[in-house]
Amino acid sequence: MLNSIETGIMKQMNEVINATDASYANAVYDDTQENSIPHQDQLISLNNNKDTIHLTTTKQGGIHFKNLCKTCQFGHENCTFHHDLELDHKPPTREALLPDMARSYRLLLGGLGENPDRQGLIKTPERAAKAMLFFTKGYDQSLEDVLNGAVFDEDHDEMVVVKDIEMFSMCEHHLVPFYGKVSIGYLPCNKILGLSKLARIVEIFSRRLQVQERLTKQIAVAVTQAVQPAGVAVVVEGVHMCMVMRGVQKINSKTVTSTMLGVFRDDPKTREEFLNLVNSK
Ligand SMILES: Nc1nc2c(ncn2[C@@H]2O[C@H](COP(=O)(O)OP(=O)(O)OP(=O)(O)O)[C@@H](O)[C@H]2O)c(=O)[nH]1
Repeated sequence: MLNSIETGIMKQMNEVINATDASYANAVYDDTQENSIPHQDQLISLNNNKDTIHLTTTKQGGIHFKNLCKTCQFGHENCTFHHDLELDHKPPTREALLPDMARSYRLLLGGLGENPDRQGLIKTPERAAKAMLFFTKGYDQSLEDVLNGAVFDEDHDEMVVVKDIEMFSMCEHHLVPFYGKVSIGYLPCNKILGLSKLARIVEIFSRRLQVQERLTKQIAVAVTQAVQPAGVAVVVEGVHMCMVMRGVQKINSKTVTSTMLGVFRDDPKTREEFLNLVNSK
């Protein structure tokens, strides 16, 4: 028999399981409701059909999922909420986000003093929303999907470098583009990666709201996850429109960031070999 706490949790769980993805973040994140679970701290496992679910009750009386990602409804990566529940991460489809985004762009046009109903602007909110969804399509991609199994066993332990991969991203501070090129090197450990997958990894992480430093590191970590090499090196050279078209307006400035992991960090010679290959014409 379930006790009253477990029954309460079971009820909330059913709401969560039955809710759409867009609403269930709210369903579980409300820990302020007075008629929620009684005040106590405890970890309870319930077997709800096929999913074993771990819940904690909080002192305030609500329930928490560990590390619930508040923005998972927007397709945030690494949502341990979904991971812990062993559910597929299913953000609303990109199309489902369009109406709200288009409405926001329409407001923005009005805020600029424009008439959103004039002929040239009628379709602009929808076009702009679609463009923004494209610029941020990386949120919908996972490393696993992109790799598509193209990891091959190979007795090769020499450096692999793919350089000058074009990159377009969006500055998370100003929502304007930054763009440039990415060079990736890794030292295989009996596994190699399909070459195009390196460029695809760049797409996953650049097609988001970003800062260049994080982008650089995320690419290096993803390559590590994909092939567990002896080391990974990533160099990104970027031009930030927030520094070019506005602000300090330094049109020739370039930002270079790097992440060195494993032997590329530990061994100066390996790092130098990589940098020489990247900088050669
Ligand atoms: N480290 C880092 N900074 C970035 C990146 N993209 C933009 N920025 C910086 O984010 C900072 C935001 O600074 P704020 O002072 O809050 O914003 P702001 O008034 O628009 O700054 P200015 O660009 O100096 O006019 C600026 O210095 C930008 O150059 C990035 O990828 N990495």
